[in-house]
Amino acid sequence: MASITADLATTFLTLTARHRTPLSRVQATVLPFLLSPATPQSRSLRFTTSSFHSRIIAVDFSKPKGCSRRLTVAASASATTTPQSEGSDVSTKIPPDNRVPATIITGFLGSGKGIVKIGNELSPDQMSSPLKEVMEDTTMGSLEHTTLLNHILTAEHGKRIAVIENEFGEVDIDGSLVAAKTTGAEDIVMLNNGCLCCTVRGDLVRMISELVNKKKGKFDHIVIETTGLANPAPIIQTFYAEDQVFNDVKLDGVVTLVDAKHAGFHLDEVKPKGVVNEAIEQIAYADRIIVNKTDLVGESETASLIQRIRKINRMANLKRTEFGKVDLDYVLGIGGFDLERIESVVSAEGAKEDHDHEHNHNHDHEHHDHHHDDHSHDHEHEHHDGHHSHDHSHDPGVSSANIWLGTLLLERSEDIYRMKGLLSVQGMDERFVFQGVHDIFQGSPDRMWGPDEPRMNKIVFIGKNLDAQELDEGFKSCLL
Ligand SMILES: Nc1nc2c(ncn2[C@@H]2O[C@H](COP(=O)(O)OP(=O)(O)OP(=O)(O)O)[C@@H](O)[C@H]2O)c(=O)[nH]1
Repeated sequence: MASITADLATTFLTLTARHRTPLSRVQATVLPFLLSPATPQSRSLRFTTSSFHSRIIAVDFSKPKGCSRRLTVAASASATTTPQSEGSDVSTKIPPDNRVPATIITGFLGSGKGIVKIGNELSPDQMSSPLKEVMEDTTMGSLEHTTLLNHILTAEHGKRIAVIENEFGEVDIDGSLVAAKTTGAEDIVMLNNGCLCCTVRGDLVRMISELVNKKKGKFDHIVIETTGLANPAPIIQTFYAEDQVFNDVKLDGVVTLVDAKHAGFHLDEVKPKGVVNEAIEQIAYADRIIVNKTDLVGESETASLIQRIRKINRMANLKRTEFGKVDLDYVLGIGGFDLERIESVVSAEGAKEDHDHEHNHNHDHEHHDHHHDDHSHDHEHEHHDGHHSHDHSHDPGVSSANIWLGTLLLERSEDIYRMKGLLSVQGMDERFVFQGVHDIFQGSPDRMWGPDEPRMNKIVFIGKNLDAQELDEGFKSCLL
């Protein structure tokens, strides 16, 4: 961990380095990177909160309001690099990333992630009872009535997919074998002696390393299906905290299925002190949300569920489905953790529901309601279109932005579930993009600002107990 800390400590600072920085140094970081010593809490991969007021805050920093105070916080950095002066030139680029992409599919129990039920390969007497039960529960053998994972495995997308499926012990694995055989998936591996987010994280690391070492070149994508009760955070963090994984595999995105019929009940559930509500967590971490099983509910029920989901996560794209039928592009290759695609997320267009279907008019309405709601009621969500140009002299300097972000994550990483941002850093010709998951931070310059492109600063936060105004003020305090 100590060596990671050193790397961490340099990440934002190395923006100013002119040489090409190795991938592992540029892209993996666990905050805090500036202030030491780190509190145990800030390093914790898990968190336990009783009062859950999850919400999104989108803060657009494009219009500084006369704030030019320079932060003079002394950084007792554990950094190994020499701190750079504000406004120095930067030419570092994100190195090409050839790691295998991995997608986490999550969603509460029974949301339709992936019991494998493909064709009639097994006769009922060959099935174990749990599998039989599920088969009986649906339309036997029908490819039409399937699940997201089956859909991914059987659709024509030309990708060779390795699947890691996490089920609790007693669940039958025959179904997976059927899927592997039927679909030609390179590998389906079961992790069935615990939950990925807690007891079998080590297994996940080993499994991924084994896949990569033994089967390199034989698959193009890894899909990880979590148990229905998994908290995605520790699984996400595995991709950054474990060198073995990080060097070969990049997290592509988190896809969350939401059961249109039962989700409301799970979202309402009040958990005992210190226990998280997994249904909320799964939505909060998502890059893509699939509201599944819409055949079981009416339009108004779906609409109000979507409104609710939007209060938890406005950043993710959202689609409604029956039996997990979505375009594969929607779930694979989405770049949810890809720095080069951050802009599409932080732009106002980033979080939207697919409108290309029959209920178009209603969706539009919901979306706008959501905006108004946020503005008029709780003032927690500040969202602007973010395309205003502004005076460059108000861009953050690299050191002050570093200090602000470092301090913010040091103090608030437990509450910041995800964040994505685009910064116009003083003296930097490239846009600086970053994303974070709790105390994991990943940032880098990407393409150059266009000659006529308005430079802007914009950060989207998802978390709990976040105050948009406080964040806004914090950021402005580090503007030059
Ligand atoms: N009516 C209906 N049933 C669905 C839909 N999608 C999935 N199902 C059924 O819902 C049941 C649960 O689906 P699963 O794929 O097992 O759900 P899961 O998310 O993997 O559940 P866990 O393994 O418990 O986490 C199965 O019987 C599916 O066939 C849908 O859109 N509509």
